[in-house]
Amino acid sequence: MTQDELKQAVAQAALRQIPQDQIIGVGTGSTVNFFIDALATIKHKVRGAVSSSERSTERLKAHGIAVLDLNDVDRIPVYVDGADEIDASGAMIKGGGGALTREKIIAEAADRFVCIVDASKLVSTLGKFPLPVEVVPMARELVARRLRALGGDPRLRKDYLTDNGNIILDVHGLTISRPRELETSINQIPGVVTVGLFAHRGADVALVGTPGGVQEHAYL
Ligand SMILES: O=C[C@H](O)[C@H](O)[C@H](O)COP(=O)(O)O
Repeated sequence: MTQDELKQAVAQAALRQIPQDQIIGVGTGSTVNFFIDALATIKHKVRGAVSSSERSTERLKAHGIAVLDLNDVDRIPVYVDGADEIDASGAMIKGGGGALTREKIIAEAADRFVCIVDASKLVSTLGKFPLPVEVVPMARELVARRLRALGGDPRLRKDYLTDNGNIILDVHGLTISRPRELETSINQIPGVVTVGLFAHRGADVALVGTPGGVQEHAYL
């Protein structure tokens, strides 16, 4: 199976996690694109979606799925999103596609985080994938210095601004043995909008695409 076929399989499997007549949280990325296409086949069963990026919003609307403002929504029973890496506790690195801030907001608002990944995203220790950090532009060098002090090698994502008008520093060279602690430390740096470590609010369940079928991993 190709990687795209594995992504498609988990996207399809995620439909079983979608409750009837509710608002669904929708992430961003190539795996989520397959999920949005799958969601379109049951769109009459959902009330609409809260979206984590302009790209996902566009795709949802193209399928005729209503996109709501988070401020107008009381409850999101399920948030479906991909990840760049996920460890055995359900902690993740996210933001390879730059949507980390809105993703973290919706993940926090949702009752349940369903992570959809192919098996290449499973890791024992997070950090091989460069950790994205969204930063207010004027704080770039200050934040970069603090990230170096934490042992990382931050590199500016070239020619890129987030949907919120900020820059991203991709931090290479980290071995993240304590994801919660590192998430807290990076959050403390003035100028950091969001760190792409999702450890305090990790996944509740991961659907993992493998050549042998979709595996379900539940986390405490
Ligand atoms: O900003 C992007 C998101 O965090 C994605 O969930 C992550 O990058 C994984 O994307 P993909 O499904 O394309 O591998």
